[in-house]
Amino acid sequence: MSSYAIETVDLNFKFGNQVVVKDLSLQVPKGSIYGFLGPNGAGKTTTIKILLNLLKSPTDSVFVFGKEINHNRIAILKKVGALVEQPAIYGHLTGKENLINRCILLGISKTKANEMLQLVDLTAAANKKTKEYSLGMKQRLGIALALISDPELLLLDEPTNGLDPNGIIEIRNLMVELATKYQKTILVSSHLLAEIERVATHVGIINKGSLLFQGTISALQQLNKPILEIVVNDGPGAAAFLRGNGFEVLANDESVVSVPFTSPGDSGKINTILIQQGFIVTALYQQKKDLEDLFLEITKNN
Ligand SMILES: Nc1ncnc2c1ncn2[C@@H]1O[C@H](COP(=O)(O)OP(=O)(O)OP(=O)(O)O)[C@@H](O)[C@H]1O
Repeated sequence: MSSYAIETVDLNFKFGNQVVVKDLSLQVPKGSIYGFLGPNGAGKTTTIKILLNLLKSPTDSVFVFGKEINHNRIAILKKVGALVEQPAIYGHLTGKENLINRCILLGISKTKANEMLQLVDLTAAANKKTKEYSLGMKQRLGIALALISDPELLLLDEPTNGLDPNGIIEIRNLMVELATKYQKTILVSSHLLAEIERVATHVGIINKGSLLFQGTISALQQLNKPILEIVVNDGPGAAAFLRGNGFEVLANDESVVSVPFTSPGDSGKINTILIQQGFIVTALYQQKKDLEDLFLEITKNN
């Protein structure tokens, strides 16, 4: 049995001549909240549509729960719930009626509707017409609709898009509850790392159809090493001196030298030897980019 809920092996996809997904090998572990990140137009929605077989993978390179999708569409889709683009909601019906409709369509007991309303915290608004729902309420109803058949895997395409901070927090909390209490695997796409970095266990970063990073959130944080910035009267001279003494220098300009930060002791040592050599050091400070900056850097360099 595969330990991945989703695995793609060198997946490629084109719209006409435009390559939209390029040699993409996603590995989404079972039980994870996998943040599928990338700027607008990176290929996230296209990939999600391929995972749902709404777009057909040109080769047999997409596996969901170990089964290849082109040949096992129905069996796979029974285990998958999705919210892609706008949720399909009837505005003239209430939230509850929308859910009951879906129950009837899927041949599921109507009691599921109340259960889902409770899960996404819409019980109080159950009998309100959905055209009066806020965007956040609509998104939560969309997730309830996706969850009604009790899928093992949930694919959410930018579910926090356009939501206010409260709405974002509600969706985040819901994702954590679904993963921890109900053992769902969730793939959630976003163009903002900050929106999901607190809840995602794993991250895949895509740009122009290619995967630039994949791993745990802590592996991503590991990439984000702190830097010591030294403000000095002669940046190029100090950089050359430090290199000559075996220190790694990451960058320098006329007045600032950047080296990897290792420990406060090492920072003191650098300060001492620079001063002993006659440099005037006016400041030393530790810099750490936040993860969003790292994400932007990873996607910018592609
Ligand atoms: N039906 C289509 N026909 C032709 N090109 C398309 C189609 N759908 C998407 N594209 C193109 O494919 C590329 C990837 O789009 P996609 O929607 O997958 O990106 P995305 O990462 O989901 O971005 P966004 O966050 O803006 O939705 C874009 O250049 C887009 O213009």
